[in-house]
Parts: sequence; structure tokens; C-alpha cells
Amino acid sequence: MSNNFYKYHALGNDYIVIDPNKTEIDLTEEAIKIICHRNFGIGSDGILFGPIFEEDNINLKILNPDGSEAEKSGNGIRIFSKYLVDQNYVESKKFKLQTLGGEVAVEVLDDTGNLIKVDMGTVTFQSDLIPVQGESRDVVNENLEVNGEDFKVTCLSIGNPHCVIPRSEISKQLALDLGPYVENHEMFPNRINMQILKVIDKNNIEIEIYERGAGYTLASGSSSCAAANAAYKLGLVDRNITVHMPGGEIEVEIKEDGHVYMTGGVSSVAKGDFTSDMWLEIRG
Ligand SMILES: N[C@@H](CCC[C@H](N)C(=O)O)C(=O)O
Repeated sequence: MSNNFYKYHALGNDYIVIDPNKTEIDLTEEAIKIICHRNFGIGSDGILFGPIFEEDNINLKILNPDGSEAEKSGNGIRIFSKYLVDQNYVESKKFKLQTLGGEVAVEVLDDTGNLIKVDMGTVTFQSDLIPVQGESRDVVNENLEVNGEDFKVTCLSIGNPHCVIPRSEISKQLALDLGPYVENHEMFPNRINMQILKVIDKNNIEIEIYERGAGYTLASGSSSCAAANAAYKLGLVDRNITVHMPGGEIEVEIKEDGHVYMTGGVSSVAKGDFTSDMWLEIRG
């Protein structure tokens, strides 16, 4: 066993891949926090732990920098898929992955694994399934009071939970101002990822993101799918949507059967070894 880690990013949303088949590590909450810390660790928006092989399945565990586990991550899935290609774990360009938020189908669109398309599954706006507190309903265009101000929000799950807030103008500062209140709002018992959405036209939207357990990020795959689906539900966009984020663009397609396809880039950044000092930090 070595001490390897691999770092990748997808549109500036960076992840560290830790492969349990190569690296022995006890990923305690404290260890995750230190590894993801941008000053005391390597720094990342999360950790992808896998592949975990079970029968014919390839399982992926997605960890947020605060130590919590996420059900799904769009950029995480594309990054992990490139890792599987880079390490020759997969022979075919099409394969399936199991996440806590359900099965996803991956298609590698080039020889290098730099461009990947994922069937992210279907979305639900049902309050009990997201979850959102209160009577059972679809959470579409309803009022949410955030830090004393009223906002119209649409919430949904694509395996992980999202709260989309349409605005005529968006900014990083607005995401930073609202994000912590929305993420931890009493209406969301499992906390929530937040997107501030600006519709540009029927096929283009722009979002600023504040992720559950991670904070402000430059891009997010599940957030792109969530914002595109919220905009579609509100009648603001068509089925093919380019999602513009500070880190880059993702293409989202909402099929007639409800399946949501996401296509976007991935890049590898570095491969390294955890040092003994790092382990000392982790073990306190
Ligand atoms: N960056 C991700 C989302 C990661 C998970 C999220 N923070 C959560 O807790 O649900 C993406 O690309 O989807």
C-alpha cells in the first residue's frame, strides 16, 4: 500500500481522489477536514473515495470538506470517471457508478477522459423527498424568508438537495451573503445546496453556487442540473441548457422521460503522497 492521492478539477471545482485499493487511510471527519483545508492540507472542495468494488458494482463515496457525506456530485462523478480511465480500471467508454444518491450512467466522449457525459437520473420537487419541512407538496416558486428578507425559491433533489433562487442580477457576493443562511435554514433538515439563478435566454442560464458542506464553489455539476431543471419547471428555458458558472460551462439536457444529462470537462492536476507530518496532523 502506498500513500497516494490524486487531484483533479472540473471547471475549478476541485477534488482529491483517494483510492482504497492503493492507499490505506482512516477517513475520519477530522482527517477529511485537514486534507481539504487550503492552508493546513492539500486543499479541495471534497474527497472522492473509491473505487469500492462490490460484486459487479463500482461504488463511489463523496465527502464534503466539512466531513459530511454527499449523496451525489456531478463534477465529482465526472472527475472520478476520468480517474477510472487514467488508472485503466474501465475498459469500455460506457459504465455505471453507484452513489448514495443512486446509479449514474457515464459516457466518456474522448480518448483522454477530459470530456464526460453523465445520465444523472431524474429530479423530484416533492418536499418529503428533498427534504423540505411542512406539508407534502412540490416546492415550486414558494416564499422563503432568509435572514429577514423574502425570496421566491424552487427546491428539488437529483439525489442531493438543492434550493434555486431566481434573481435578475447575481453575484459571488450575493451567494456568499445568502449561502450560509439558506444551507442551514430550518426548512431543510438535511441542509441544502444553493444556486442563485439568472436566466439569460431560453437556452442559457448563469448561476452562482453555495454548496452544502463546502461553501462557495466555482462550479457544480448537480447544481447545474438543479438550476436548469428549476428554470425548466418555471417555464423559463427549453430542454437544452448551457449553464454558465464562474469556473466554466456545463451542458444540461432534460430528456422527455425526465432523465437529466450533464456534459462537461475534467482535468487532472497532480498526483502526490501524503507526508508523515500530514498523518500526524490527521491523528492529532
Ligand atoms: N460539487 C458537487 C456537489 C458536491 C456535493 C454537495 N456539496 C452536497 O453536499 O450535496 C457537484 O459538482 O455536484
